[in-house]
Amino acid sequence: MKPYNLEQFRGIIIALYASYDEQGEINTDAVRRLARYYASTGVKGLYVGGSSGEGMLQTVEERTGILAAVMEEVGHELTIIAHVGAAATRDSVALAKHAEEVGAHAVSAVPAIYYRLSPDSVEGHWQAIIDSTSLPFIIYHIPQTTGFQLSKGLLMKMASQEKVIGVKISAESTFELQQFKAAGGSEFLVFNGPDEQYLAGRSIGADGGIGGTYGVMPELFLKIEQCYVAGQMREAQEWQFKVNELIVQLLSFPSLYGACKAILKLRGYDIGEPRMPLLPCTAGDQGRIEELNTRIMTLVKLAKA
Ligand SMILES: CC(=O)N[C@@H]([C@@H](O)[C@H](O)[C@H](O)CO)[C@@H](O)CC(=O)C(=O)O
Repeated sequence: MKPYNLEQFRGIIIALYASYDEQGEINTDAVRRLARYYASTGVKGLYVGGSSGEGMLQTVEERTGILAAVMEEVGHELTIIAHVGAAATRDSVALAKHAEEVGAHAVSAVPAIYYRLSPDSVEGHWQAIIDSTSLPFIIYHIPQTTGFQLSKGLLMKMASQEKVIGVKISAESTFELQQFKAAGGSEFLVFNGPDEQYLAGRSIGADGGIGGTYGVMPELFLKIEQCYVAGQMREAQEWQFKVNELIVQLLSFPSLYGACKAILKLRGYDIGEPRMPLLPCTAGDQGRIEELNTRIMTLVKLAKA
């Protein structure tokens, strides 16, 4: 039996966007404001420094600064998972140790990036992170960006350790998700990654989801979850379809994160622009951003009615 409270990880976990100031430097005040807003929505937690958090575009020092700000602001209210993935194992270990120091609830990591790594190498990387703290560990499987295809064999080997409590699967195959859930066993958590498939992921075994687009519409994912738990599958499906139309729109901008940041800015959360090479929205996109924000807010009202 895993010696952790797994309940605290089940549900909607927002992959937190990075917050920058006008010069492109980390803006911890904006980090705090955004985290505070999310704490008021009823979500379960935050995933800090992942893809949406642009962790791979930041220094170790910047990443620790963001996590510390999140922990101080909402660490006692929300479950905080610190993504510590990096190109170098020693950086991931430093980030994991810091996450434990500031009281994060778990650490998570992609395979080390850039080099084409063997399964043994990825295992060694993850093991070094796991051994460096007493925190639970969540594997982050996102083969479309890392190029590493996690096998069921390696997953099972990792899952057999007490500290390895789950996998966040951003691959688009819900079959793979179900297979990982079956391989990991009942005590092993599986987090749905593709927001477009939140309901499909839940239906086939996911314990919850970690997603980037949740950040501009947490209420709508909470609605899908609420309908799913109540057994109202038709309604849950209708909400997922509405959300998917919004995601298609979000994906039509120069970058997804640029679009999400532009939307949050309209709502009074100025978290800057994504870091290069990720593209920001342009002045020419503003009209469509405003329209999309209005559509989201209309649906949020409906979901809450
Ligand atoms: C490839 C990718 O970035 N996937 C996202 C999704 O939230 C994704 O943005 C969404 O499904 C829209 O396609 C998440 O799985 C990743 C994530 O939440 C994170 O680490 O920030």
